[in-house]
Amino acid sequence: MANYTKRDEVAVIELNNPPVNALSFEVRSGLQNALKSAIDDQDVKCIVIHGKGKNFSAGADIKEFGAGTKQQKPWITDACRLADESSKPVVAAIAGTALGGGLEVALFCHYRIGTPSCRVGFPEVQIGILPGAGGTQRLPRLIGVNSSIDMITSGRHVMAEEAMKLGILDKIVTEDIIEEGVKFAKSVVGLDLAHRILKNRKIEAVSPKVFDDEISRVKKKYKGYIAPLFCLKAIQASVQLPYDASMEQELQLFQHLVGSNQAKAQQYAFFAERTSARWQLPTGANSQNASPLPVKTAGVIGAGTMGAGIALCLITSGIPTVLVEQDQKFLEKGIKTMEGDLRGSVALKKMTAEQAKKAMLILKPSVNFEDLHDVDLVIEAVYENLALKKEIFAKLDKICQPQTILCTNTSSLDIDMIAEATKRMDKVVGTHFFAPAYIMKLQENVYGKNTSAETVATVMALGRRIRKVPVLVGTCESFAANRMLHPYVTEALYLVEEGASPYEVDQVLEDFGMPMGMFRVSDLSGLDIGYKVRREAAKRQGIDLTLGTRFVNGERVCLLADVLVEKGRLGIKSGKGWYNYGSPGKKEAIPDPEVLDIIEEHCRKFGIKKQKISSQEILERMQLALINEGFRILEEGIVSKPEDIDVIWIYGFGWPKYMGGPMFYANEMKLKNVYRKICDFHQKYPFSIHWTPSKLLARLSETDLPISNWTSLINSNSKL
Ligand SMILES: CC/C=C\CC(=O)SCCNC(=O)CCNC(=O)[C@H](O)C(C)(C)COP(=O)(O)OP(=O)(O)OC[C@H]1O[C@@H](n2cnc3c(N)ncnc32)[C@H](O)[C@@H]1OP(=O)(O)O
Repeated sequence: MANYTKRDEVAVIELNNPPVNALSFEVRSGLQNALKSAIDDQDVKCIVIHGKGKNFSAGADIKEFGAGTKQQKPWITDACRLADESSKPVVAAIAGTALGGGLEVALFCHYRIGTPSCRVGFPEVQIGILPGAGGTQRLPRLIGVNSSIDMITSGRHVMAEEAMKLGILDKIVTEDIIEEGVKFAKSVVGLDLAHRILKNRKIEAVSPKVFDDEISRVKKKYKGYIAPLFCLKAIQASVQLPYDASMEQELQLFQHLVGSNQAKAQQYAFFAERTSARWQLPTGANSQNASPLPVKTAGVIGAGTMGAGIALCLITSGIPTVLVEQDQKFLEKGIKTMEGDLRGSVALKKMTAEQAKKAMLILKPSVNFEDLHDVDLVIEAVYENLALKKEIFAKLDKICQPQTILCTNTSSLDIDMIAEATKRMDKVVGTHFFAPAYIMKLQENVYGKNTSAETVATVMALGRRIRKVPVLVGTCESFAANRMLHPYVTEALYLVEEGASPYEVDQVLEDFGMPMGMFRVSDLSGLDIGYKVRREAAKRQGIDLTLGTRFVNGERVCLLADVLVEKGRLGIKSGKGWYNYGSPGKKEAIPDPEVLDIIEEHCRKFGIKKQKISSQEILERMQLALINEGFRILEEGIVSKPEDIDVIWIYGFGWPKYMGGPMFYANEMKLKNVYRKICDFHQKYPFSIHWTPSKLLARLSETDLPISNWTSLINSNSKL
């Protein structure tokens, strides 16, 4: 849909497809017809295109790419060719975002103006495709090859000011975009348009070495992703071929990508993130019927790595924050960490030095709990100790206003037990951040049995505001994210006992696309942490855990990591763990023959026969163990939809988006195959409880329905 109106001699075309004016078939046809009418109308002297509502356009309608649906003609290029050919100036008047096909429409216009808050970009790589409506051909003609490579392969959004500097915008105007568009269009009537038509512009000569270097850079930076490489090929075509031939080349590359498995997975991930934001509680309350409370100010307790990182997320999102530590020395250390992280962001051009300075100005460091008296929300981030957390919550309950929401950054403790220390159990909620909190995007929000819908709505809204991806989960041992890690880690250890080396396991996972193998991650976190957790849990159960323990409650255990800890190999912090790092704190992980000897010795001691384990078996056992746990989490209602699990793995543990997430991966494998393999492993490894097949998986595997149908099936059949 595109509305066509006239203001004096100016034709005003409004892209109208709320909420983001995606360029669906109807919008493309509407735009084509409106342009025809404007060009044919003798009274019209110039044309303005703008978007209804907050955005110019978020680009092509991504839903049209799905399920093999072919985009119906007219394509964006068909609709916009008329602008290229028009003797009347066409102006794109951009408010909000002009992304992907939206920016391509604007690049067919002779002029582009934008509001100070507008953003432009080609985010197609993030959904596994490339700008397929001339973007890779026209942008280099406008801003040069190097800047185009940066924008198109990163998919980043460019703010108005930068867009102006690059030459994408001709003018930054006030927020009254239609008025400004009309005024600007009138001002350019009669000017020569020849040099404004991008397809006619000469493209700078670029040496092939630029592209060779870029291919190496992109392969390293976006390891495993094919779309950025295709973007480079398309941009290279713009340099090497005449316009029409390179447009044809762009189309072919686009069509190859749009049908690829990676595009399917990345587009699934795009919608999964949005589906996951639509939360619901077992009471029926949900994101549609609950409203968040305003969070104008916040507090964080604990200036350690997590607390400092969380405080940084808040202040860089403009939320004045009180950071409380009990000890001045720890507080100062936390602030230094924050300042260092901000310097890093400035160096990486993620923010300006001015923005970093502004953020620190709204931080109030304090050693006095009373300073939390007036904040709207507090996030406690002290170390994992139930008694300590309860003490803090009891104190907060007395100090804070009755409406203040109290959040705990626990990764494992019972939310209800923490809430019991207060008289506001409805306002207590878990907000589990992932280390490093300033970088990792997942925010696992955990509701307790008394947490109100309003409280959930508030922390879900806060998550989006501080640029996290919030997911809502119920309370259970380790919550959803870390609970799924358990079988994954356990299976890795079993594989090592049975014959795979830690380095082979890590290689298989990294080849799959995980940013780091399981053993490198363990070294990074510190092997002593798991050691302590295991001993405390055993103590609670009255179990005497020693390096000789092989079974606990009938379940096989492998304490190889504990053997390393007792030899002083704690991971990166001690310079040695599963890998050798040379010295403490160094990051380069070098396989260590000493570790292989330790493993040999361990296996000899327990009479474990080692065998060759294939890469395929390593991958299947690790992925299927966590997938089975994912189905159990769904079955128990800890999460309400499979998308929640995929979002958790993508943003919490770096599961490659081009593989969609573990539930999507299972869907692609076909559930009947997943179920059969899990049953086989269960038979082969009866002492590993994580191989007991999920009942939900068993039931879903009989239906052969795709992932998009699982949620309604689960909801419609309470027996599942
Ligand atoms: C020949 C091919 C030519 C070109 C290729 C393309 O153009 S591909 C599309 C490239 N564009 C994008 O990837 C942009 C995707 N959208 C966004 O990044 C954000 O939605 C945006 C525009 C920054 C707005 O963000 P905001 O947080 O305000 O809203 P939200 O993301 O929740 O989106 C609101 C609803 O709109 C749906 N949606 C957004 N973009 C598209 C799209 N391009 N196609 C279809 N649907 C889109 C989104 O899913 C939300 O829907 P909902 O049902 O409410 O969850």
